[in-house]
Amino acid sequence: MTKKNFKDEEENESLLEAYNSNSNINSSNNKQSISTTNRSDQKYGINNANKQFSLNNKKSINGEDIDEEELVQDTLFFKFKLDNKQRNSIRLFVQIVSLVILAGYLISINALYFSTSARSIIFYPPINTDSGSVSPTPTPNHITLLQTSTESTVTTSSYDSSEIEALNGGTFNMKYFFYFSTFDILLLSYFISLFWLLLIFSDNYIYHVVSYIMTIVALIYNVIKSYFTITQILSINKDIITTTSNEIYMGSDSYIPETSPLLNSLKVREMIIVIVLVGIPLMVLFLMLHLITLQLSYKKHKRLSEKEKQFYNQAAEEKRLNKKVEVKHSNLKRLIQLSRPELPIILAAMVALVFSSLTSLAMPYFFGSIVQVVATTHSFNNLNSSTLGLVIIFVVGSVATLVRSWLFYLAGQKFVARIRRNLFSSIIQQEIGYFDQCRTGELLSRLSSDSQVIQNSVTVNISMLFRYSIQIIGSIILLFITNWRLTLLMLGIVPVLAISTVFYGKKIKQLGKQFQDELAKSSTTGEEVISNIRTVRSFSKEQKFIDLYSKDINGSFLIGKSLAVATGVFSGIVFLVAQLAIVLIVYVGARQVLDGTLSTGDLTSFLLYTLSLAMSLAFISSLMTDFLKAIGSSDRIFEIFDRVPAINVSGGKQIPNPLGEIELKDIEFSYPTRPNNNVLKGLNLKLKKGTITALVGPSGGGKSTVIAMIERFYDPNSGSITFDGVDIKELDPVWYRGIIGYVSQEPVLFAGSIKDNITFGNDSASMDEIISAAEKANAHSFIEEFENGYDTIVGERGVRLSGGQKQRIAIARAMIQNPMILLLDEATSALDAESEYLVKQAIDEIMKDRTVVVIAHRLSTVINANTVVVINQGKIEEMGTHKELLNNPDGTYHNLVKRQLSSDE
Ligand SMILES: Nc1ncnc2c1ncn2[C@@H]1O[C@H](COP(=O)(O)OP(=O)(O)OP(=O)(O)O)[C@@H](O)[C@H]1O
Repeated sequence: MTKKNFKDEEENESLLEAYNSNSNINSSNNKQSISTTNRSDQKYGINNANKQFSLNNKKSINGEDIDEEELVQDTLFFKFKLDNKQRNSIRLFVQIVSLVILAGYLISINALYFSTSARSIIFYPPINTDSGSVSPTPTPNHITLLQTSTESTVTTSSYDSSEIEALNGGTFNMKYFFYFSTFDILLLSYFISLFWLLLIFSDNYIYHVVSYIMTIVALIYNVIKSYFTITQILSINKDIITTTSNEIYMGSDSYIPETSPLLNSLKVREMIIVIVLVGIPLMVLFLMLHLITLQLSYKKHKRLSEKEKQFYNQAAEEKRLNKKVEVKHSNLKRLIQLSRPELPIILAAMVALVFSSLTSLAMPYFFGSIVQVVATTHSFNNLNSSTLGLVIIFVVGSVATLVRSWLFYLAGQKFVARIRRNLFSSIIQQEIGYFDQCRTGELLSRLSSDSQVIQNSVTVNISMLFRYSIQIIGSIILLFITNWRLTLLMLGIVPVLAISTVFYGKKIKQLGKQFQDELAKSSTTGEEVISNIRTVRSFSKEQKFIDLYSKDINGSFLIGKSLAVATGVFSGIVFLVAQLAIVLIVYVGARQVLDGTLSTGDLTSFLLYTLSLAMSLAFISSLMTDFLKAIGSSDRIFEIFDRVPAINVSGGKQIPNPLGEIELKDIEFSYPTRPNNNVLKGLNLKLKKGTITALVGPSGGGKSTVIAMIERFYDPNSGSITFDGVDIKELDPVWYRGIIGYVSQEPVLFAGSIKDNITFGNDSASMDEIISAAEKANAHSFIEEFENGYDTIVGERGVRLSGGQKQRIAIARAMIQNPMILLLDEATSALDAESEYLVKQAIDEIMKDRTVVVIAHRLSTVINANTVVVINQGKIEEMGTHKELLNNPDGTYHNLVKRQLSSDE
């Protein structure tokens, strides 16, 4: 798993390298080519999700399969050079040895601590209850945590043994604690293990530095503590005089009570020394070992930041070219930033959450007191007041829970609605080339399921995280207060939990992302089939697509299966550990009750707190998988958020009184999806104001591509397109497209009414204008015949209308826009004679007094054109009037016309 993690990051690194070498190569070409073909790659160095694209670049740059990663070498100690494989082997070695050290440290500390009576030296020594004495005699050094006071200790002879135990457990003496208690060393070992886990399993430089510093701090603490502990214990050893039958302590340290095991047992003193010393060599060893990984991670960090710097320089260049550049933050931070508008609601919900959590924490206490009443005092008054307390707690808790759930849910709904809006707006603003690469279903899946996953994580899961965190911290504190020994025993299991969480968390994250990807694939198939159901039906391909969809679903099912196993194992381990902890507690606690050192009520409270702690830990661990899933989803969503459209949808110059002349100069162009296939090869074309230019030529020659270039659906690889002498890249696309009308070969209508579809070209058009446009497009009379007239719903993509009707509505839609320039792709689909005639008339009407470019399929259109342009294989082969071109019997045009005439016959 760790290896995989390294591999991912290594890949990222190599992608960044690939990107940079790509830009270096391209920079020797012209700048434009960099900005158009490589813009989308730029973020790939820091964005994991788009590796594929960048990898392709890497190959195409080098022209051969060179793995650049291998070429990056680090020097490590004495200029010993390392390549990637060597680095990985060293890391693996360090990881394994570190794990052994970590395990050794935890096992030895726990074993030493719990197997000796040194563990009883914590806050203050236990009292020898057998002798009936309640020493120690209070000294000025005593700090009382519970209600212990001089008076109370004097009267404790009437306490039962469990109460005396509780009192002693709560007494704290600073000097005694610092010199002799090894409890802090035990806690330090747990604390430092968490940082070591970070060091072992992560390759992140910051984590390395933080963990390294924390280990040094821990080491310094341990060394100082050892020094004091050893000198103090040696002085005790010196002051103990062994007589023939006894040991007598002659020291004057008033803070060590006579009953302390320190004075009674040499073995205890030795064990304390061993416990405080054991961690020091291990920490030193760990630090030395991790000098290597620290150095490696630093070098990697440096390499990456240098490349990032190059990336930002490139980004600055982009900015100068008027491109928006966004810097990607870490996903979690961004998610939190995105939920900022909901902060007031979330904060209010948090307040309710604190209340509801506190009431949950109070419940075991009240249950415990009820059990204690039943077991000891048998007082109805006490029972009533405890029960009343419980009822009040329940009521307050329920109200707080209600408010908490409502507010978190509300915040979640608001958040997801905004994410969807933003995501949709990011998608829709991408350039047309982006949609050539993406499948609709995949984008839709990001809009629906990915944003849903994020909603849960940012609201419901965060709420749960806080709730369970409060419960865990509160339970641990209350457990310590109730019985610290049992609590320590239980907490020994925590590191095991932490390790299992780290291991499985990563696996689940990977699987979660793969699962979403596969699911998106099947939605894509589903969407495609359903939207093209007519074609599927006419070819009777239902079964084929059912099989295809089943295959896709099977892909996600297989990953879902692994996910189920991983989640199951993960939850199972957490559950097992938690349950074992409970069994252990019940056993040890029950023994203490039988010994008379713990009251029944306290055991009940303790068990309930343990149960609450175990449940909270289990829930929190399952939350982690949800968070990891959300990070997978947010990867995909931010990928879109961060994508800078190659062509902006708005912003730029407007020309006050445009003439309407367009010129294409030396246009070279290839589609982004097929960069090696040059579709336009040095094309030059001038469209004069008020003229009709007919584009003709063999299929696939590049006619529609010319129209797409004029619309600025794509930018050329080289050359320029000017409008009234201004490069169209400098023009405001909204303004520019506003003066262009476009009627495509197969016009697509939207699912609203006829009126909605016509006004699509001009939102503010009046009813008179709509009717006038429809009349000119020869559409008015058939619209009038519909029962609902202009309010007739046309169905999805205009499915309820005939081909000729759709075309005429599309012409009306363009007409109402009153465009200065008209781009027209004549329909090739055969219409009946009547429709054909009506559509033709509409087209003739719309072409009047405009600059028109028409992809002509009918001879009549060509004959009327001022210029006929023959485009073949991306080049202009012939240009002139119909007559001129016809006079060249060897020309492509002559042959085209001949062929059309013969087919008409
Ligand atoms: N979105 C696209 N992505 C990749 N290649 C494309 C795309 N659209 C067109 N092409 C390719 O570009 C070339 C020119 O296509 P274009 O549609 O411009 O030809 P055309 O002359 O309009 O053909 P037709 O008369 O058949 O419509 C063809 O080889 C085609 O395969």
